[in-house]
Amino acid sequence: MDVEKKVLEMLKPKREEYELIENVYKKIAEKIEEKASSSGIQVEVTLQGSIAHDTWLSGDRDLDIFVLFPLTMTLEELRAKGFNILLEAAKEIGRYELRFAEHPYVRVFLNGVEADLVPAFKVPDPGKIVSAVDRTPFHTEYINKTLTPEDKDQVRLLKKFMKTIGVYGAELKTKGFSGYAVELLVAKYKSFRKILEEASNWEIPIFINTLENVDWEVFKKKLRRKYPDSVIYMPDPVDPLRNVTANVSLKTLSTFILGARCYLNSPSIDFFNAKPQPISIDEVVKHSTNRCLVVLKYTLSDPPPPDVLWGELQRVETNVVNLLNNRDFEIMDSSTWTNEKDVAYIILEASLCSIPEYKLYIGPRVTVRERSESFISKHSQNEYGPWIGKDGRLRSLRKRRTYSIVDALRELASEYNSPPHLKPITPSVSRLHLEIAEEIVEKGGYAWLVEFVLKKPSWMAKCTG
Ligand SMILES: Nc1ccn([C@@H]2O[C@H](COP(=O)(O)OP(=O)(O)OP(=O)(O)O)[C@@H](O)[C@H]2O)c(=O)n1
Ligand SMILES: [Mg+2]
Repeated sequence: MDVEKKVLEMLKPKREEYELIENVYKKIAEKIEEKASSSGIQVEVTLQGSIAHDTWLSGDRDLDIFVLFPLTMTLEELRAKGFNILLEAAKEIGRYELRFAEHPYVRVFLNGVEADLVPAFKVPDPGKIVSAVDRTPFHTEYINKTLTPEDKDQVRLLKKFMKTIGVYGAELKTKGFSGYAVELLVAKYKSFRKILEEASNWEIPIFINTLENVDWEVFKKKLRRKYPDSVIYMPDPVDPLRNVTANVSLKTLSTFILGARCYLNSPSIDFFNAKPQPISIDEVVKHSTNRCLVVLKYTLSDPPPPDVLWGELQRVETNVVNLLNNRDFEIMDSSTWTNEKDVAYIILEASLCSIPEYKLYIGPRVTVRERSESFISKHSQNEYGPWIGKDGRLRSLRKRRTYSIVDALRELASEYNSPPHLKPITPSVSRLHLEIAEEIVEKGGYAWLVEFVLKKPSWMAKCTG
């Protein structure tokens, strides 16, 4: 408990931070209102997300500003005219970027604060939403009526814990828990401790009832039908058929479950404080001697939005692993990382970087007449055989076209099925070596590389003692 008290002191935003945020918000809101009224459109500027819920962490400087437009506009008008108002405001506020997820928005920077300006519709109830962002004001209303100030501190603890073990964030990069998912867990179980106790006993898939007055067994079936691949189900109280944790992956959920058990066994500040593992890049590379670590590097010229990019990379990673498996390389682990700007990497670990030059084919017994004849003719051009083994089966040895994994990857490059944004560029392929490791570090991928090579997240040390 002491640990949590201490941590909470660090996590609660200071008064100056509240003031800074408040000031920035006011300036931005005024500018947007000015631009809207001069184009004759009635808008409501609202603060949403963790700032509005008061569940943000000290040091975070992200404002979610949702600008609500009347339903008399069409979605096209919202995304053109509405968006344009925000853009015009942003231009007069400071540095800005155009962003989009499934919906366009503007990110603007002012006094060290980052604010997302999101155009949305003002809808009377969550059943009438036009796009997903219209749901957000209802989340804010729900959280503020449900969580007490003490609950909100528990949210901060859980968010920070999840960030440290790498399971916070619903984006494809993490496939973890969104801020709203954390808030709903606290709404249900009240304390950080209780949530970890629950999680340490979760089975997969796990269903968490966040609803009142439903026949839960029936409802579970509905959720499962709508989200057949989810590993954790938590209906959104403002829109019950939506699974808030739909994007949580099996790896992320497993990490959370084990992390919860480890923390309960030996609570420590290390679970709230992501420390880079103390290892030099030279040593990391030394760990790769006598192992087969291979890096594929993509140079990006015009990267798409992060979620699109990560999705594409993860798909390529899966394809690459499958293609290598089909070629008899045993892939023990693989991972993807990108700085979302100019470079992306896929790293693989195979049990062997070179497989035998000759592949053994085992055929039928000679008594199975037709199949043995076809085996003989199919393998007649092989370097060795056919011969008959002690088991009475036909055998043959054929020379492989490639037996080094690097050659195989170069040869297969055209078959990775690289999606649009990676397509024009074939990756460069090499075994992990100092220069490429240094480059990955320089691009910001140190933690990713170290974890992949050492194969043990830093918090795991607390589990094994
Ligand atoms: N996968 C997501 C992402 C966002 N939202 C909505 O968008 C708001 C803001 O999203 P975001 O900034 O990602 O989360 P926060 O709750 O603000 O948490 P954080 O402290 O990490 O910013 C959330 O409250 C939620 O209503 C959502 O419903 N589902
Ligand atoms: Mg936010």
